[in-house]
Amino acid sequence: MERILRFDDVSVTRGKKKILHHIDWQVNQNENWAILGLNGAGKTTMLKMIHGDLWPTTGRLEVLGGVFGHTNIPELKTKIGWVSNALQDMLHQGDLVDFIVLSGKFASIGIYQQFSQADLDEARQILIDMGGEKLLGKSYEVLSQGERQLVLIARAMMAHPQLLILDEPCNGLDLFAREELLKRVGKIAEMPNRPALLLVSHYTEELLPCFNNVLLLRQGHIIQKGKRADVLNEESLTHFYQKPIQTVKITGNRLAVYPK
Ligand SMILES: Nc1ncnc2c1ncn2[C@@H]1O[C@H](COP(=O)(O)OP(=O)(O)OP(=O)(O)O)[C@@H](O)[C@H]1O
Repeated sequence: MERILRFDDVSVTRGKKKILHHIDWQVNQNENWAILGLNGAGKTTMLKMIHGDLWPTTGRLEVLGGVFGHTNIPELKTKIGWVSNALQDMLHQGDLVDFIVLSGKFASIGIYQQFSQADLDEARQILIDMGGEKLLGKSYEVLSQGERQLVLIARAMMAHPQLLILDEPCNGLDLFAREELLKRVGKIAEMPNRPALLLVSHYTEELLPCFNNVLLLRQGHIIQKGKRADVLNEESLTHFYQKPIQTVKITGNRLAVYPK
């Protein structure tokens, strides 16, 4: 079984604040993980580390076979697809959608490298395959939030990533745009050469069944991690949130959670 990433006793301290405490976690190729945690739990910090934007203060981190401190980070980044609101803000808003998708090949903001017509055709085909044909030729700044997220996922897929990180991808989407986007994520999970998926979300109902593993993070500590059924249930989640909750099974084998 090929390993996608592994945290061994990883801690992160910024100034006087310890943000992550002794994280032990492994993701294998056949797994898709969702990370749940309240605001400030340390989710973004974990993702930033995996993406090579931040290093552990102590401990060992291995991502796609490379151990931090001994691996080429820019090269690592080209194997990881990254979708987040922070990335949306960094993109050049006036760029054409076609070129934003293409830039995923180079893990760059904008295009500064030589590319071929075949590269551009591939970028366009990826967006078409994701249901975004009508977005081709449009300027990124005129797109809706749902359309922007679709473009970012297509951009991430352009690099044929081994790992696709989705950091709160449904933020700002209306009910129907959210379902549409989740459907696309579900399709990626079924692709033959699919990347391992890593989703951060505040809402359990966004955890499609393809997210077969779940990690619960509270104040920088892993409270529970493991198989979906063992984690996504009322008992575990009540313990995790430390508040009374009710869970509701919703269509598509998903679970919604509400405060009681
Ligand atoms: N550079 C930094 N210096 C000091 N504290 C930091 C720094 N970066 C993050 N933190 C703190 O670390 C904690 C975890 O932050 P992080 O952004 O990882 O949480 P999160 O789980 O992603 O939260 P959210 O759901 O709100 O996005 C927060 O309390 C945050 O204020």
